[in-house]
Amino acid sequence: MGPAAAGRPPPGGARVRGGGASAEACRARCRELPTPGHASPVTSAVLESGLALLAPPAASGETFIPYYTGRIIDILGSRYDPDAFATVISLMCLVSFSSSLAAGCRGGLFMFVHSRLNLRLRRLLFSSLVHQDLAFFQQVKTGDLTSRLSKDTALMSRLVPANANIFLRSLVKVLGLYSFMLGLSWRLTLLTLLESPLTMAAQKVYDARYQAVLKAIQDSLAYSGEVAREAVASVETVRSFGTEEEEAQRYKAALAHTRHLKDRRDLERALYLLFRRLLQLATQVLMLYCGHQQIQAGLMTKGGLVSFLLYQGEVGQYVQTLVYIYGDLLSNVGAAEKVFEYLDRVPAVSTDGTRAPATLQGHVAFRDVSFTYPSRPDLPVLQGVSFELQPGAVTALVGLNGSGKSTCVALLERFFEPQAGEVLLDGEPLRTYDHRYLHRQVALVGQEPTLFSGSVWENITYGLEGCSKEQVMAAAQAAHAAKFIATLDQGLETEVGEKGGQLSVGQKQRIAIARALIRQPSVLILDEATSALDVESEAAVRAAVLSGGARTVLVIAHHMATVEGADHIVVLEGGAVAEQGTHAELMARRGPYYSLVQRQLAE
Ligand SMILES: Nc1ncnc2c1ncn2[C@@H]1O[C@H](COP(=O)(O)OP(=O)(O)OP(=O)(O)O)[C@@H](O)[C@H]1O
Repeated sequence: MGPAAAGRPPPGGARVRGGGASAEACRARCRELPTPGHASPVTSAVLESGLALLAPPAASGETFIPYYTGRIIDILGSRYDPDAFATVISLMCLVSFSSSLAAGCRGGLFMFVHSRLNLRLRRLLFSSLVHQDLAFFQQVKTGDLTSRLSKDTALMSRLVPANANIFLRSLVKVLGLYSFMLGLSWRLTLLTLLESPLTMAAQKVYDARYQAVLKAIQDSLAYSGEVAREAVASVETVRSFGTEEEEAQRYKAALAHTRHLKDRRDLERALYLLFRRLLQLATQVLMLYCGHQQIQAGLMTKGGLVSFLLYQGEVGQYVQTLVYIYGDLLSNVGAAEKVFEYLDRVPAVSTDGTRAPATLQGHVAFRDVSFTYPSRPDLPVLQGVSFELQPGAVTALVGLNGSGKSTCVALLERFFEPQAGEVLLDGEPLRTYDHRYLHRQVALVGQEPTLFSGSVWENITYGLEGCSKEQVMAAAQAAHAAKFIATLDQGLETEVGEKGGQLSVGQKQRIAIARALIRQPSVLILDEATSALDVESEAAVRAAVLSGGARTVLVIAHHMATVEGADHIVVLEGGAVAEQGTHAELMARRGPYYSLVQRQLAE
């Protein structure tokens, strides 16, 4: 029975990657909550229409306030009419109340839409990222990716609803304010229009500069994040080379660069705002002068001028806002572009195969495979490589450092696609197999096994559900890990720490081997997987794992004892197959393999 089929819950209750009671509580809460961002189209439509419907009443109500203010001044300035005064005050209160209510609801809805959009974007982006091919991760820095995932998605999700919200509100306001102003004095209204082109020109210049500096700040933040992450992740190397001070200086320099850019951004903003204020002031002075003349000529009341000035102050703000939204769109377009680029990126290695046969023999064939890494296209790593892995047999891949052994493994794991030739599994190209099926059938234990924070149990059953304790223990036994697991405080429940940092390298390797074995793969790849094991453990793992049975095994090892015992040996030299055969055949041939063995014996 396969692990997935076993329905027994694991002992010790639910397990958490990340460890600890708080992580457990967090996971429990996550299970209870609906998956973020799964708003139905109907819900989204209702939310968006709510935003659209609430914007006009909220904004248009506010446009009446200056009008009523002017009316009150006129009433107070002429013969006092208590009825007219009470009517105007009541109307003003009614309009204020309803517009505040609509504005409050609109603001609340906006926050709601914003947070949903943010979660949805992050979920989609992360999903797109984890499906990318390995070449992508080798070319793009981690800091860059995490910055896109946190800052840029936040920017984007703010951008869309915020702009829709502000744009609608500003548009309604501008139209409402201008119609009141035209009603009060068309001459003064024409005068106010002089201000807008100048403001727009200044805004255009400012926006272009702002966009450039914002992009530089984003890059600079991503870089400083990368510097910190790199130093923390490689703290052992930093410590052993005594380069703490250099790392601290590197981070300081990165922060200083960001601060310099932010200072520039703030200074330019201050200058721009100063220019705008001066322009507003000049227009207001002109307006007062012309208004005074209109009152003298009897074309306007005093209250009318006050209303007009209030309108003019407001309309300027809203025209600015409309222009600003355009600028904001432009300035955030860089962030959005990157997010969309990652969202739309189609992985170079496709995962849309469908083949998932009920039984698999585990016959692997490399047919004339040539390959270069995308990051170094000028350096051919494999050239016309052909060899086979027979079902149930152990094949050893040997060669000097850099001869291409791990690259063959990477191709068999479909981390990359060869530029020429094919890798076949049971006679069919690897790309035609279903992604999950393939990785269940072809299991890899790499040179530097990566564990996740969480318990030993979680690490062994990684990616599987419903494994029984017997299965986990059997895998641990075969990987010669059961003994040391039993000595841990909480056995299988023991937390291994971030990247398995609380375990020794040999222990990590054994857990990684157990993780591969529990899948009962048809093809097992061990790439220097036992390099850190002591003699006793290695012999035990070799006996359990390399005995093969029904399983095809590909092993890469510098230890000749492991290689000698293999059924077939393939020798790689400079990315090509130099020779292949059994240990005895190759030794008798006295070729490259013989030299390798002699060299090792001499060491
Ligand atoms: N991600 C990569 N990007 C670019 N070049 C790479 C990458 N990985 C490996 N190479 C290059 O490909 C060549 C073969 O490397 P590979 O790791 O396959 O050798 P190997 O035989 O497994 O070596 P070792 O015994 O040291 O593990 C080397 O020249 C190496 O520099």
